[in-house]
Amino acid sequence: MVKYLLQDEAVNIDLELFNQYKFSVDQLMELAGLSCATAIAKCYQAGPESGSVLVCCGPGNNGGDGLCLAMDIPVVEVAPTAELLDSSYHLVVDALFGFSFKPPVRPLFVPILEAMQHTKSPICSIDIPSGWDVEKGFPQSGGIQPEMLVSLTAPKLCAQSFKGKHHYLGGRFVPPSLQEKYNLCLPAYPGTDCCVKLDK
Ligand SMILES: NC(=O)C1=CN([C@@H]2O[C@H](COP(=O)(O)OP(=O)(O)OC[C@H]3O[C@@H](n4cnc5c(N)ncnc54)[C@H](O)[C@@H]3O)[C@@H](O)[C@H]2O)[C@H](O)CC1
Ligand SMILES: [K+]
Repeated sequence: MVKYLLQDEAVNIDLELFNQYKFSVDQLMELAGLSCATAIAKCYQAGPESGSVLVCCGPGNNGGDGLCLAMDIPVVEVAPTAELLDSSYHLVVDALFGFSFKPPVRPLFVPILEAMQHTKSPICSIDIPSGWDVEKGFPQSGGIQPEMLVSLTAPKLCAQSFKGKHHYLGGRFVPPSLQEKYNLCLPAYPGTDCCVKLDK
């Protein structure tokens, strides 16, 4: 069975990828972003008729994964309300916070998280549903409920409380020796795919 990582393990694996295996941050981010875009395209129709996608990017590398998806894509300067998300976006990509998030959410990010909490548009979270504790999962005070989660490298403990429709694993860049060291038990990626659907 695939292993669910503690916050410290996720941080340490990340450090080893950089220090031991000499990946650069932009290499990993581009690969992570490609995995996320590919998984999203498998689950949600792309094309002008299907509506717009809003990618919400935070201040860390999780936000960087979101920015990888931007190719001449307009930037929205003001955080949208839940009503605007409902009316203008058929999918919201949550790239606000990843495995370094420590609750509680700082005030600057409360409005966008509240909008995401109340929108009827589906949300796809990258690596961690933003605002969730990386290990404990859904916050007692309420939080977003993504329809899709793309875990990167290996799922984190909070993914055990994910109740959405689609759970994918992406980031096919973990060397076998690192997988063994942390007993990751990752599923096989099909063929040359950069993401794999995880069982419920
Ligand atoms: N090895 C991998 O698996 C890779 C993962 N990637 C992605 O990177 C993130 C982890 O990135 P990191 O920069 O360490 O952390 P975050 O994105 O979570 O952002 C930290 C950022 O957020 C601020 N912050 C923390 N807590 C709060 C709070 N309560 N309120 C407001 N702001 C907060 C903090 O100050 C920092 O500025 C991982 O999840 C993957 O998505 C890489 O892309 C590739 C390799
Ligand atoms: K996220």
